Amino acid sequence: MLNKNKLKKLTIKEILEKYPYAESFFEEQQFPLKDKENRISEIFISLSREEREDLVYNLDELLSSLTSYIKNMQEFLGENDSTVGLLSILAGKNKQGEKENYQKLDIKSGEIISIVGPTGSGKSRLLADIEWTARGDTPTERHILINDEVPDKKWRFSGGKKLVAQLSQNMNFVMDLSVMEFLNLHAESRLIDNQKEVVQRIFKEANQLAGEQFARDAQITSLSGGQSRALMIADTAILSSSPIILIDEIENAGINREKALELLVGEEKIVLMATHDPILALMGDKRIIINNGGIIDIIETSSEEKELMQELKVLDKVLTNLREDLRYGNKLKKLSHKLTAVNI
Ligand SMILES: Nc1ncnc2c1ncn2[C@@H]1O[C@H](COP(=O)(O)OP(=O)(O)OP(=O)(O)O)[C@@H](O)[C@H]1O
Repeated sequence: MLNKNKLKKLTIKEILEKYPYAESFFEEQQFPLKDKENRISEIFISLSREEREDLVYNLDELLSSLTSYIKNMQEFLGENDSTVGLLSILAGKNKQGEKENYQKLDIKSGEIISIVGPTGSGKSRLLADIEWTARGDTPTERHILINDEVPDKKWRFSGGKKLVAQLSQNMNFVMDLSVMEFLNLHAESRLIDNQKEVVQRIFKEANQLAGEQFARDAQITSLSGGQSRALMIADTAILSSSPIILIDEIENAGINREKALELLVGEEKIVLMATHDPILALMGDKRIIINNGGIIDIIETSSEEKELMQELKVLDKVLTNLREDLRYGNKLKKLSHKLTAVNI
């Protein structure tokens, strides 16, 4: 969390690199940015009496005022969300009211966590606890911490800016827009500087994820299920301000699932994924096992399991090829041929 003590330690150059809009603050305050390699306090001390008289604030007030200014700008731009470096889940109770079998689970940004468990075991409940930043006030009595602190209640009530972005199985567009119009509209609402490049990048990444390519001027309502999902994943990874992405059953989406996860994690987001698919489950760094409403185990994916994942990918490719053969009316051959011919 940004505070004035952190700002105190930064040079002007570092502040402007991190928060470019701070330049207007300094201008408004008529604070002379003499040597950008210096810290605010160093410049303050070096000011002449006349220069000091022009300033409204003393050093401490100046730092506080700059901190609020940056926080407001971050809020406005939806930027501070990206500062979630650590998400922690503190143990609650299962459906019988028994304490869960762990104390605290820390998830760092860039990590993928899969959630597995039978139907009705409480996977959605866990995700809902995270989304609600639970404080012991949900049926599980779990607590959620962000950066090891009790999170601000703003996460619960801010409309457009959410802690968790959800990617669910059924994704239908209802707006009558072309792909580019949709992306530009979203980018504009996020007030980013390099809109053109960002929009191009999302379009390119989405096409790489989609099984079948789509054009810039394609109407979003006419995209296939897989293409819509590819577009939403690329858009969420690159444009969403939510630091945590929750994926519900990505398996049947007809997209390149591995690339999709890489893209999401590459943006330093925390990815939580409820899945029944062993390949996806093993793509996670850890998997949470849920039963009877409680977390019963947290398993780190071992190197042996990562090797197994490679074998599973071979099987997956075989099935994908069989599906392709079926679609194009080819006769299906015995599997032993396919297994030896496969190249992943
Ligand atoms: N620890 C708990 N204490 C009390 N109720 C719980 C607990 N965990 C889950 N529940 C409740 O159990 C029900 C089923 O949980 P949930 O919908 O999260 O299961 P799920 O694993 O997502 O199921 P599915 O795979 O079918 O989507 C919900 O009503 C949920 O609120």
